[in-house]
Amino acid sequence: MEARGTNEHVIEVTDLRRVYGGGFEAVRGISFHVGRGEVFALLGTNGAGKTSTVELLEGLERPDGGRVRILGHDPYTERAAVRPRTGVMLQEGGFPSELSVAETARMWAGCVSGARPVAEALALVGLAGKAGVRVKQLSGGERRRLDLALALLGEPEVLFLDEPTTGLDAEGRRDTWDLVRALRDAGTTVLLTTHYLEEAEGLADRLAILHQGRIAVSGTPAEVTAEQPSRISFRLPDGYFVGDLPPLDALGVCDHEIDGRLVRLRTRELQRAATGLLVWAERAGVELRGLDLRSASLEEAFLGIAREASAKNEEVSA
Ligand SMILES: Nc1ncnc2c1ncn2[C@@H]1O[C@H](COP(=O)(O)OP(=O)(O)OP(=O)(O)O)[C@@H](O)[C@H]1O
Repeated sequence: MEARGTNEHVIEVTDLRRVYGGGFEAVRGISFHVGRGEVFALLGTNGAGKTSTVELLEGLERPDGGRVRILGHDPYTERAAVRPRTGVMLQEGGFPSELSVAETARMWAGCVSGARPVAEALALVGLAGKAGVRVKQLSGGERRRLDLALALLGEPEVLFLDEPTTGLDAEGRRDTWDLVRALRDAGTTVLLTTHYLEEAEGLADRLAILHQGRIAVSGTPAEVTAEQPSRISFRLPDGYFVGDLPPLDALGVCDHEIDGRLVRLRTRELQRAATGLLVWAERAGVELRGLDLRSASLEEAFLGIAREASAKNEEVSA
């Protein structure tokens, strides 16, 4: 699939490193780029280095190695050139909670040149009806929406969203996705971090999965999932054993496990494996109860990276 965006790299990250006091290397040389009008998702296990990376992109800290360019500028040393063109939604907003939603937005708008009307920003995130409510009375999900409204006030060309839908209910999450898509369609470049694989799969044009400070895999969601096997599971019909099934390697099955009478198969040829099993069942006159076919997914890629990592850790500690 062709990635969205133009050849212009709005975000360029090259061999980026971040080392915390005590010498802990949280970001260990990562490189990627994001084109104008693209949505790029950073995924990762807990502590993988997502927030540490995003803070460097936002210019909040100076990298310990490598370089970042946002709209062609260094976001740390050329903050004045970059900041007015970017919108940032941090994990913790931390507003004065006694102010109302509209007062908070107005205060924020005062710090932004060419801010869009406050009412418009609140309407974009579905908070128009809460303008007079004090921030401390908002629910967690509503605060998240307010964070997003503030990030949108300056009509940014580049938007950094750190876990934008954490704490939102299913409807709020979908509303946020629609909004991000609309912003992207209007040309905004979006970099987001998320723990929700479904969010990255549905929203991102390209993504990277970080693990222990490095990019373990990156590409379009289709490219990343294409490398993963699909899964089939079913219950063995009564009176049958695994040996009675058609030879699994002839079905393109790469591995399998049996749990009581439940059979789980992994294959890179879902249609061939499913057809082989169904034809066998039809001929034998039996039913494959609980039959479940799952295409390769981002979840599989993510779990694969976590599995590999824990196997390596076990090797090291053995
Ligand atoms: N100020 C700090 N000093 C020392 N270590 C830190 C500091 N901030 C973060 N770390 C460590 O750096 C690593 C990466 O943290 P980071 O917050 O970037 O991960 P993350 O991918 O955003 O994690 P999560 O998904 O849990 O939010 C973690 O091991 C964390 O403990």
